[in-house]
Amino acid sequence: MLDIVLDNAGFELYFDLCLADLLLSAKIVTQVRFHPKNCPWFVSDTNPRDFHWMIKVTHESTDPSLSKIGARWQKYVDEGKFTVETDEFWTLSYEFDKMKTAAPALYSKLGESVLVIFKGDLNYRKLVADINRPFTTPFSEAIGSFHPNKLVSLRTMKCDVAAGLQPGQAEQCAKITPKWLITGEFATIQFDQPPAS
Ligand SMILES: O=P(O)(O)OC[C@@]1(O)O[C@H](CO)[C@@H](O)[C@@H]1O
Repeated sequence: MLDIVLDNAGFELYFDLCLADLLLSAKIVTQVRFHPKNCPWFVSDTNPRDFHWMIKVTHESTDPSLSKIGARWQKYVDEGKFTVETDEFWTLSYEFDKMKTAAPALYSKLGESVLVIFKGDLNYRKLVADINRPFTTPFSEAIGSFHPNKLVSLRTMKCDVAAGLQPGQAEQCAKITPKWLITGEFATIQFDQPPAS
């Protein structure tokens, strides 16, 4: 099982489904559990209705290739290979460091899979608690005590927090464009695993 904590609906969600499809088809995972939000937190967030709508319109597309993909995704839903679960925690005002106490069932659930993928800038901000630390703060330190499982954050930089950069990287980016933190021209892929006990 793989967990994907979703960000935006629309085109981004389409590619999240493509990624999940690829990992299932390549037999890297046998099930993907998607975590949309109960309601849009920042306007464009995926909610369960968007998820099912995306599969439906892809399936009903007049383009035969798209329709074939949509049919496969619907089959994955019917077979329980794609599942959707919501939790009110995702739209509460907590950073993820608080999940262990505020939503213990969700925290343990995220520990059941092989990996948790966190999509997007908003999830990144909740991972690092929106605190403006030095950009070279290790990612594993910035996420505090939030270590439910191996996790990966995929983020296009849209706000002025960052962690886990190499010394000099921020300065290098600033030379390219002074607003490097917020323009979305830069992106990070960051990994963490729970400390060995
Ligand atoms: O790719 P986008 O949609 O521009 O930004 C991604 C996102 O997570 O970042 C913002 C929070 O910083 C949210 O508005 C948005 O959903």
